[in-house]
Amino acid sequence: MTKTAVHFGAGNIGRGFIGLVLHESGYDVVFSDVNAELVDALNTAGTYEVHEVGAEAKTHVVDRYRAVNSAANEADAVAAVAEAEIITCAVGVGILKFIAPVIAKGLAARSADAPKAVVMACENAINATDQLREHVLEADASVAAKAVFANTAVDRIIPAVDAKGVDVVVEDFSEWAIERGPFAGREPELSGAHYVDDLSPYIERKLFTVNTGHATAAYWGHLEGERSIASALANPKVRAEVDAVLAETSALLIAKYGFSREEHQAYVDRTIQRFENPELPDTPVRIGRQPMRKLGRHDRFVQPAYELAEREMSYDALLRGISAALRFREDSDPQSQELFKVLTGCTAESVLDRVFSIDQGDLLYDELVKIVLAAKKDLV
Ligand SMILES: NC(=O)c1ccc[n+]([C@@H]2O[C@H](COP(=O)([O-])OP(=O)(O)OC[C@H]3O[C@@H](n4cnc5c(N)ncnc54)[C@H](O)[C@@H]3O)[C@@H](O)[C@H]2O)c1
Ligand SMILES: O=P(O)(O)OC[C@@H](O)[C@@H](O)[C@H](O)[C@H](O)CO
Repeated sequence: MTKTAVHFGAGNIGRGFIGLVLHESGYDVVFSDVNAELVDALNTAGTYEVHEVGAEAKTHVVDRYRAVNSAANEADAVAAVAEAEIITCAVGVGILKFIAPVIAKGLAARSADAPKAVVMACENAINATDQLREHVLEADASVAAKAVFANTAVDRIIPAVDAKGVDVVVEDFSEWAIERGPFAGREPELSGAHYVDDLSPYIERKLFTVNTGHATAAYWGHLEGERSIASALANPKVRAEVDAVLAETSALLIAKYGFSREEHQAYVDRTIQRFENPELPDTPVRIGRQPMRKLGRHDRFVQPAYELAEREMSYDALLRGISAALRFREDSDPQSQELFKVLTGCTAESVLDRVFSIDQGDLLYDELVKIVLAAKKDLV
């Protein structure tokens, strides 16, 4: 019998990882996106290729998919959700609220005796599926019993590729960890994904190593004029900042989760090797994208700095990373423009509220005010 999955967001990770895993696990995939050109290109192509680069390089061909435009034809996406066994997304955490009503309508349209659908958000954020679930239930609380919602941690570096093409270039490494609990023993078999009892160590290790290290390389690399992440890592000044930031997050993760030093160091070393992959055409502009999201209270800089401060451990390199992020000026990135406007047009107190969501009296407040004032001075 045909198994189907709907994946929202046919972008880099959607095509290069989640769509590929679903395809290789025997699902017919419906990609739902709002980019009409991409939807048309996917439907016209009928197949696309995922090119892995690195030591284990190989090419995968994905077929048995179709794409729908959920902006122009929402009903197509709703109908696909109503029939699907699995619903995933990789749209960006800020977009979850926009796809949630479509998912809610699709779940509402499922027949009462259909097995529960599995819903999993694959975004770079802690417990993104919980956020999606809240938005879905805000749209229609009655669908709660029609789906199993499971948090996940996804890891595969996938640079942006030629906007006109549908093929993707990906690194040969990948990890998809999914929390087991919500499935009550009925987790679907997904080749290339693994189930874990407690997702927190996996998502935090990933976010505060891969994404904190990546963002540090991007923001310092961008200031140094580096055009690729691999060249940023080869720049001694950038490399020193990446090493320093990862020493801090490593200390936190080891203290918090009890990873052995050797095991964690191996994870860090492999992460650096992944950043250094010369065949991966990745840039500080992609990695630094949406700096205001990345400076959020629970994201890759402030959350670990906050937890280190609570433990009275060092977080100086994280603060330096924050100051580099505040100086990320990139014409192609609307959030970088907005950040500039906020920094130049608002008081430091207002920046703390609008960018970091940190109130007066909170840990880090005074230090962040100083960093913001210094950035304001530099930018005017
Ligand atoms: N690229 C990576 O290396 C990588 C790795 C792990 C996780 N992620 C995470 O995956 C998510 C997507 O990242 P990406 O690199 O694939 O970005 P991307 O920009 O390539 O893809 C996002 C896609 O979502 C689509 N989209 C936007 N609004 C939508 C809507 N309302 N409905 C349906 N589709 C919509 C966009 O048109 C785009 O095609 C982010 O949360 C990112 O942090 C990315
Ligand atoms: O996707 P973002 O914007 O949260 O972060 C940029 C990169 O660090 C990220 O996409 C990584 O490539 C990815 O998280 C690796 O698994």
